[in-house]
Order: sequence, then structure tokens, then C-alpha cells
Amino acid sequence: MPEKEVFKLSNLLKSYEGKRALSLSSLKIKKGERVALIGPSGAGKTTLLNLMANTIKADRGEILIDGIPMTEYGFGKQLHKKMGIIRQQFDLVGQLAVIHNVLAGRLGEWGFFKSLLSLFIPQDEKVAVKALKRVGLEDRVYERTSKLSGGEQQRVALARLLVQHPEVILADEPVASLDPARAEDILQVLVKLAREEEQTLIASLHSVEYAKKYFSRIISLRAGEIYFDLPSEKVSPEDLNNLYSLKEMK
Ligand SMILES: Nc1ncnc2c1ncn2[C@@H]1O[C@H](COP(=O)(O)OP(=O)(O)OP(=O)(O)O)[C@@H](O)[C@H]1O
Repeated sequence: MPEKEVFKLSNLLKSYEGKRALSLSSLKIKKGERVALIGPSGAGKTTLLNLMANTIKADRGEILIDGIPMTEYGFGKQLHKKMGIIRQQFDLVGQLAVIHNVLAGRLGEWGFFKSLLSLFIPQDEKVAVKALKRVGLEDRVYERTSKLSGGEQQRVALARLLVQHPEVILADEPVASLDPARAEDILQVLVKLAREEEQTLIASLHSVEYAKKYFSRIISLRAGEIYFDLPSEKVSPEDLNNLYSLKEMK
């Protein structure tokens, strides 16, 4: 049986002020794949993730999610159920208790009043506590989020993802702002959770070492185009040298 494609991108073009940021003819990502996006600064990694998350629009081309055009999903609950996003800035509200930030993963499903009520009496508390247990923060549930370290805050963002339980996780530089030990720790948790939940994971990373260690497929971008797209174990030092060399840059 053929494996199911979560993403099928064709003839995509995105420019900013007339300058091409990303152009790709075809890209398919299968359900359950763990894909790392690598490449020099400005190569188009964030642009690609934002297009996949529907937070920006392409100038032309088509994105199919589970065979259905992105445009048919709109910005509603359906897409929220499908995709979760995690960024290096964590996108947490520091003044709120940890539990409220975790339960923000439910906002896409809750109506306005339930969301508002939850700020006073946390709704689905058990679900949030369970998620916090899985990321090792069960003793910080009611603490103010800003009091947590960067690594702990990123774990809160992971617990929020667990509560949201999307089919696909798009992670934009999820560990860039952490020190190397914490970065690896968070990446390990992220990959483990995605594997356990059978989620598709697509993450942009600056560390080639982590890309090779934790991801099965590496897509490299350079100057807005796919430079190579290979199983991790097939990526050679020469591929990487060429990818990051300054000489041939367009
Ligand atoms: N909002 C914007 N307005 C104008 N140009 C933009 C905008 N966002 C991105 N760009 C340009 O598009 C190109 C691709 O940027 P993008 O952020 O996708 O790269 P990246 O690979 O994620 O880089 P980095 O690793 O530094 O985060 C760059 O030339 C960038 O300057």
C-alpha cells in the first residue's frame, strides 16, 4: 500500500518585494516522516514552514494537505487540528501560569466562553497535567511561566503541542535560543513525542549534527531552492560543504 502523503507542494513561488525567497517545483512529505530543513541563513527555511502553516500566502503554486488544497481549509479549527507550530521564541505568555499556556493548545477547539472561563478555572486540567508530566514539569503546573528557564519554557511549549495533538508539527528553529545541552535535550523530547504520537515532524535547524542524528530525511535549501533532499545517512560531508560554501551563492 502506498504511504500517505501529508504534504504535496507544486510549483510554489514566494517573493518579497520582487525578490524570490522560495521557489520549488515539487515536494512531497509522507505521513510520519521526520524531516529536517537545513541551509544557510536566508535560504528560505522559515518561508517554507510559514507557507506550510498557511501563515503566509504563495504568489503561485499549490499546497495539498492530505490531498486537499490548503485554500479549502482556511484558518479554522480544521487546520488547527492538523498542524501545530513551535518556534524558537516559544510564543508563551510569561505572566500566565504554566497550565494556562499549556491549555492554549486547546483554544482552537474551545469556544470563546470556555477559553475565557479557563483563565479563571483551568478547563481540562488533567489533560494539561498529564502533558506536563510527559515533559518532566509536573511540579511547575501553577508557576508563573516567566520564572522558568529557557529550556523549561520550551518544554511548556512542547506540552502545549501535546495538548493540541496535531497530526503535523512544524518547528522553526525550535532549539536555536538554547545552550547546546538543553537544545539537544529538547530536540530529543520533541522527536520522541512525535514518534510516540505518530506525528509528522518538519523542523528547520541550524545544527547539521542534530539534523543527522534525529531526523530520517534532510532537505537542504540554498538561495530559495532545494539543494538536496536525501535520507540522513546519505548526506555526505561534501554535500554539506557545498551547501554552506559562500562561493557559489547566487
Ligand atoms: N517579511 C519579509 N519581508 C521581506 N523579505 C523577507 C521577509 N521574510 C523573509 N524575507 C527574505 O526571504 C529570504 C528567505 O528568508 P527565510 O527567513 O525564509 O530564510 P531562513 O532560511 O529561514 O533564514 P534563517 O536561517 O536566517 O532564519 C531572505 O532573503 C529574507 O531576507
